[in-house]
Amino acid sequence: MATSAHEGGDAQSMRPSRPVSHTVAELAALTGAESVPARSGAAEPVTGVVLNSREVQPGDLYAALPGARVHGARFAADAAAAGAVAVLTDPEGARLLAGAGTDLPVLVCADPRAWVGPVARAVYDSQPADGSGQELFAVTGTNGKTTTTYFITSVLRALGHTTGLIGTIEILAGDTPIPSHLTTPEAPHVHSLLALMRERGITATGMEVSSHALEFHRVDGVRYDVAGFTNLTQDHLDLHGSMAEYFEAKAQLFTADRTRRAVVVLSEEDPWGAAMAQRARENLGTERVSTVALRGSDSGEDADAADWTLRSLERRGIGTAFTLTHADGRELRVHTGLPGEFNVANAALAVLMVLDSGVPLETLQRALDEHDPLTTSVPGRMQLVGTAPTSLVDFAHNPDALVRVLRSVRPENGEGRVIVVFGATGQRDTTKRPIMGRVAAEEADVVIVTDDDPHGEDPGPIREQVAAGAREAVADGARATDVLVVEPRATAIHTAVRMARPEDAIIVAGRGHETAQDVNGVNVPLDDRVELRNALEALHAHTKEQK
Ligand SMILES: CC(=O)N[C@H]1[C@@H](OP(=O)(O)OP(=O)(O)OC[C@H]2O[C@@H](n3ccc(=O)[nH]c3=O)[C@H](O)[C@@H]2O)O[C@H](CO)[C@@H](O)[C@@H]1O[C@H](C)C(=O)N[C@@H](C)C(=O)N[C@H](CCC(=O)O)C(=O)O
Ligand SMILES: Nc1ncnc2c1ncn2[C@@H]1O[C@H](COP(=O)(O)OP(=O)(O)OP(=O)(O)O)[C@@H](O)[C@H]1O
Repeated sequence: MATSAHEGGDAQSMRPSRPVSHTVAELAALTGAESVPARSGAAEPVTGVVLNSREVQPGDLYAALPGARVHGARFAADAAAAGAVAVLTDPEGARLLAGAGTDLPVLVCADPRAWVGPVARAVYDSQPADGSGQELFAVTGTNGKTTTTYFITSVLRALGHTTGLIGTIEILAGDTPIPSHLTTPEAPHVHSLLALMRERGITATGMEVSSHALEFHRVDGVRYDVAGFTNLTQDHLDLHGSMAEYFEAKAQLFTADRTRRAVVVLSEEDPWGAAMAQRARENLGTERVSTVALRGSDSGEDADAADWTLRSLERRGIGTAFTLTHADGRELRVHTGLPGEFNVANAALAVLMVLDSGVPLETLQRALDEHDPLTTSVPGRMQLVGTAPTSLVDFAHNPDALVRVLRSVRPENGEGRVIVVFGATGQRDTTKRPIMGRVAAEEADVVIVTDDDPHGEDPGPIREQVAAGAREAVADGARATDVLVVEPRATAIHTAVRMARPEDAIIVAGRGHETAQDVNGVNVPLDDRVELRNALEALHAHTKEQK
């Protein structure tokens, strides 16, 4: 999965045309900055906020933050040269700046990263106190954030809203999509985008909130109308260390200063959902939290305890129709056009989040009926590229997602094999590699291990760690009998297609919508959908020739 570092190229397109200016002195008072050792400029108006010196425009405040690689204060001179009017930093940054000869006012806080959001909120007036901003929906969880935000915006559009979107695939804040480099942008971008959206008449926005975003204060100063939780399974342990800490990072979204209400998915397979619902109730009050139970929806503890349960699931086309039933007898009929049982969970969460924002149930039902089915495609998420063999590209890049995707593509009649092509990213959670190999061998018939984004790591050992997990599972009697290691990725995709019979299903997992592989910081063009389509066309041309 490529999450290329932001280079500031799109920053301009995220800014509103009319920021509200605050003076440096006002922002110093807001942050409670320990000192403003300004040699000049305390009365200067601040019209923008940036975290990266390369994005500075005249009138900006540059937040010089300590980083993993370097302290941002090292770039303060560049920021000043580009027209920054003030610097926000920590004591270490202030020390570095003292010797650097910049004469900008410096706001010094113990934890400046935590102030970037509130300062950006003030400067851009991203959520006016009079409530004239858009309705805001946040989705967090290991898997399903992107899909759920697409579902949410579909429902909102069906209700007549002009919608915005902030997430992994793209940012929609008007007619032209803005490329997305992070699941959740940095705080200055989040606030400038919210202001831009308001300026452009967007009335409701769905937004993904990653655990990185919560840990790195990217959504500080934002208040959501409804926050939703999809699930918590293994990923990102390189950042969080343990599942308990990963949970705590996500739980930060479910506090009264961040959201008015919450909707939480409960599943027998994911104990973190019940824990999150409990945490949300403690923080927001029971009446502001709704839950929906997935598995065991007709029986079992979760279902009994949940507000909403799923009933009457029925395959319709490649999607699913189902009914959401409340303990008090209310019902909502939903039809999602996306395949996979997990997309029922995502669609249910989306619909309930919109309901809980205050839309009358009858109005919502009418909108769902008039726009049936709800969302038929999300780029790179269970995206159907060809049939016979059924060929899909998906973004599953952690063990739980891989299991669910492989289960959902298994042909119902039991005929046909499942062939999976996937790899693991370099320089990210290494513990998930053999687990992904194992689950792939348990759920698929043919496992083809290849490269994902190696980033700066040698791809050979990554492939071997994934393959080792798969081979171990095969030795334990897993479903798969073949574990192939094939590189480069395009060749692996062509190999899968050549091996497939018409009744088989091929799933190319892990990179979804992405169009380039990050190899040592270089973007190498590669689109799984294009490769898969090309391979299928070659196969079909060959089959025709032989007839
Ligand atoms: C691991 C991580 O999240 N790192 C974040 C961190 O970077 P860092 O500490 O390494 O920063 P650094 O390179 O040492 O630089 C220090 C400071 O100097 C600044 N700088 C640096 C160079 C320069 O020329 N000018 C300049 O001003 C930087 O903006 C930074 O503020 O602080 C930076 C801003 O302060 C973030 O942009 C950066 O996110 C990077 C880009 C990233 O790729 N993060 C990924 C892992 C991420 O956040 N992913 C999540 C989850 C996705 C998922 O769910 O799968 C996401 O939301 O996308
Ligand atoms: N509710 C779910 N439960 C488990 N797996 C899911 C769920 N929804 C989607 N997936 C799987 O996870 C993959 C990623 O889905 P999606 O992009 O919606 O999630 P995400 O949380 O936004 O991921 P990321 O943060 O990595 O972008 C999908 O391609 C699918 O394989």
